[in-house]
Amino acid sequence: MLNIALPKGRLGDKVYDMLAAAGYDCPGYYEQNRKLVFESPEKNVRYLLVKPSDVAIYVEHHAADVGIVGKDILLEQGSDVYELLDLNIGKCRMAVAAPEGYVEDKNRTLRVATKYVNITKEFYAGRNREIDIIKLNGSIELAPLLGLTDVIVDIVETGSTLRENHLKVIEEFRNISARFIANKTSFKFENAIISDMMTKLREQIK
Ligand SMILES: Nc1ncnc2c1ncn2[C@@H]1O[C@H](COP(=O)(O)OP(=O)(O)OP(=O)(O)O)[C@@H](O)[C@H]1O
Ligand SMILES: O=P(O)(O)OC[C@H]1O[C@H](OP(=O)(O)OP(=O)(O)O)[C@H](O)[C@@H]1O
Repeated sequence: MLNIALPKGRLGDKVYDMLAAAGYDCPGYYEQNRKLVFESPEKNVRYLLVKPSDVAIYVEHHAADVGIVGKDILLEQGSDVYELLDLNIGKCRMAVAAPEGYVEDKNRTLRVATKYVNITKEFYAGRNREIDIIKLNGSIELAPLLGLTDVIVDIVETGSTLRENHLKVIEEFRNISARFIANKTSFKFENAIISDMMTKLREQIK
């Protein structure tokens, strides 16, 4: 049976719908309450509902054979997995943002709030810009409003979170979308079923 790690939350249902349309539906998925494992013996798949930021960890450590995860997580964690498909869902951009009217003082160390410490370090290293990072786990937009940092590095989709908090995009530097990933050993030993899933999922990409 193939173990599939699905991200709980905003991506989860979209991803499940895509898998179901590809022929890998699982009875009971939509009746979920606190259940974290769903099996379809008929389709030979088992779904594991995990936190979005844990999907690649399950796959890399072979607790799941395949998974669906945002490119932001793969970049941040440097996951050692095969990235098989760009599913063209969960689309957003990684961006630097600051309060409206913010003007950067290039002589000072820039204070940056983010969930994405590694992505942020790499981005500013590429610019030779000295930074202090404050790692937060959510509501990143609050940090510059309270003077905790100068700017944030975060995901932007519609831009409404920024607008409603009087922030503006300074620079968008990376497109993000959901990826179908596989464990390297699984890809070798379960190649037929994973390749079949990949072909059927590819047909569902819009
Ligand atoms: N506003 C957004 N629009 C589109 N895609 C997004 C948006 N925010 C996040 N994503 C994508 O969806 C994935 C899951 O995001 P979600 O907000 O559900 O999880 P999270 O709350 O960041 O995760 P965790 O609870 O593990 O911290 C992200 O990794 C990213 O790829
Ligand atoms: O451009 P928008 O369409 O407004 O989307 C961007 C928002 O979505 C994500 O937040 P999420 O909902 O995951 O909340 P959190 O970061 O506070 O967990 C991201 O961190 C932004 O805050």
